Amino acid sequence: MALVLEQNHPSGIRTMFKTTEKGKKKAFVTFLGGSGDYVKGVIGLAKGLRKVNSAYPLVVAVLPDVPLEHRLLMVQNGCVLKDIDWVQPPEMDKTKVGWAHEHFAINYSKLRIFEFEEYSTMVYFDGDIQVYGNVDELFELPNGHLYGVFDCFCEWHHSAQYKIGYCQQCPDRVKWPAEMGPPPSSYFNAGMFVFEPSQATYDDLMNTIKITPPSSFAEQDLLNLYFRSIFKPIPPVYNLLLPMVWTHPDNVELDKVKVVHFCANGSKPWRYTGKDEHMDREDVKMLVKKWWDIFDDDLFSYKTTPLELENVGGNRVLMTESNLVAQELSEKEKTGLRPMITGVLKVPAS
Ligand SMILES: O=c1ccn([C@@H]2O[C@H](COP(=O)(O)OP(=O)(O)O[C@H]3O[C@H](CO)[C@H](O)[C@H](O)[C@H]3O)[C@@H](O)[C@H]2O)c(=O)[nH]1
Ligand SMILES: O[C@H]1[C@H](O)[C@@H](O)[C@H](O)[C@@H](O)[C@H]1O
Ligand SMILES: [Mn+2]
Repeated sequence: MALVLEQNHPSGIRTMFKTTEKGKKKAFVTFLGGSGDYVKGVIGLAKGLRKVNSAYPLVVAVLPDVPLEHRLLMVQNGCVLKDIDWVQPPEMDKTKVGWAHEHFAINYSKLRIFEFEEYSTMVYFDGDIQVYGNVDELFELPNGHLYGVFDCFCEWHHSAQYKIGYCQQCPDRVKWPAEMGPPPSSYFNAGMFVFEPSQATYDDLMNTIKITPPSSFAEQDLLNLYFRSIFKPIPPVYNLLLPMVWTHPDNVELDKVKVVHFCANGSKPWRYTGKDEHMDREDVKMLVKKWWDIFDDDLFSYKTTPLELENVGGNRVLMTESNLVAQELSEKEKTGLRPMITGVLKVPAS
């Protein structure tokens, strides 16, 4: 197993080891890009998984523009970082379509997680997701499928579904008119899904991007199209889309929910002001407060020193004392020099 230190990468910490071996490990995985505040979501999620005693680590697929400070914070909270490069979004004619949200263009890079072949099964969570119950059972689902939760169309303002009031969450409310062709096929929300990483699948996804016209929901549309034949729905408790509490209250069992997805406008807990539409609801306030309780609780922070970054081929790769590394890095940052990890040790696993 090669230990590779790419010291010249602009982000400072770069891929520290590479492996081409197919593995048997299992892990949660999330995705982070930019220097903004989504890192708070990732740290909240890491703490949440620890709070519910999950047996599996949280891998974070990080884009090159994630700053060093954020990388250290994630490592200090027990995350396993894996560097990824951008996936170029397809050319979109914005005069005709346009992304549902501008930032959806970067979400094509999320597809890199399919390359993490050292894991046999992964559970993907957006950074704006929190777990309120243990979901380790998702790793035991039979192989050969991609699992996810049905999306809700009630706030897809751009769509044909929205215009006629059709939603797969309550297909009997408005029947799909025959003159509009076959009804839309089942569609999962790509903020959460269970999958089997595979380089071949990733390569094929990249080829599919080239021949598929881009659409509003970016890689979420692509994933739905690509996996339509092996997609299997799982119960909504594994990805409660926040708008569901007002669009389909009858389909929501708040006391049973294990995973909450803060995807509604104004609902990201770390940006929440309560002023946006629906945000003054008591159920929303309760879920946001629960997120903060987890985020603020030191008990769920990772305490191990030195920091364990990854288990690689029977060796543990460790950094020296987290404080030392942090101080040393910030000194180097001040001088404008790109920091290197000077304290990477390779020691036999105990
Ligand atoms: O600046 C950003 C923006 C996004 N993200 C990451 O990308 C994820 C997806 O972004 P949002 O959570 O804001 O997106 P939504 O939940 O509104 O969107 C849904 O549709 C998207 C279509 O691109 C994706 O499929 C996404 O996973 C799915 O939940 C974030 O959670 C976060 O993990 C960042 O790291 N930095
Ligand atoms: O806010 C989210 C989101 O942006 C998703 O991409 C969409 O599929 C959901 O229905 C919506 O609630
Ligand atoms: Mn999200």
